[in-house]
Amino acid sequence: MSMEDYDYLFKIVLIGNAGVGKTCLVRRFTQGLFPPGQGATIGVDFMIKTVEIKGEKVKLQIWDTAGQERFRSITQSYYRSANALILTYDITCEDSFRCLPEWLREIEQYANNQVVTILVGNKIDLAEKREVLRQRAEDFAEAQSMLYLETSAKESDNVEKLFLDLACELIREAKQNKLDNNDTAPMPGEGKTINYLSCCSLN
Ligand SMILES: Nc1nc2c(ncn2[C@@H]2O[C@H](COP(=O)(O)OP(=O)(O)OP(=O)(O)O)[C@@H](O)[C@H]2O)c(=O)[nH]1
Repeated sequence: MSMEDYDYLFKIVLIGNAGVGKTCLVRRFTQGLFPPGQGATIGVDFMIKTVEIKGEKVKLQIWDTAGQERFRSITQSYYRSANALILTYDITCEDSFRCLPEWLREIEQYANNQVVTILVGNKIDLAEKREVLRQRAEDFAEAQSMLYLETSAKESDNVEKLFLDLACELIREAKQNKLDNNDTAPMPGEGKTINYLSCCSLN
């Protein structure tokens, strides 16, 4: 991979119960489509999209994990190197919301402690079937120091915003991290490519 390909490289991992729409969110963002009859993810899927933010190229590696319990031991191994986690639930499915504390325990146990986590309530196009009030989810996210966003992969609501906001936040943190660790900053001429994770794990 050439150093000139991008200014930043971030790894984003989607987690959450089976059927909440993780794969559809990734497909919508990376391919601009809502796949009909999306089957359950087996293990882990991987996609890449490069976006430009304020003139800087940001390469996003997006890992879509299977929500089904039987894949948990495979998916756990992807948490460690994630820069960001998208913890997804389905606003029409109370159960998927009730499982969030369980997912937070997984994050606590397996993710890097600098990971940025965003809580996403998906399927807002199904407003009439809503089971989880927005305020309740917002309060939960705030109590856990998570960002919160509601999306519809189907209608393409907030999907772009989700990934771009996350990328902005990761850039902000990477820059802060560089400022805080002057001695690990790249030498002039080394370019400004930052593998955020390797920055963190050196500290
Ligand atoms: N109405 C509506 N349906 C959605 C939306 N996103 C996903 N779905 C549907 O929800 C079902 C599950 O979507 P997936 O993307 O496969 O869910 P997943 O979280 O990846 O599931 P696993 O791979 O089993 O973990 C599919 O039937 C989708 O068509 C949405 O925004 N609105």
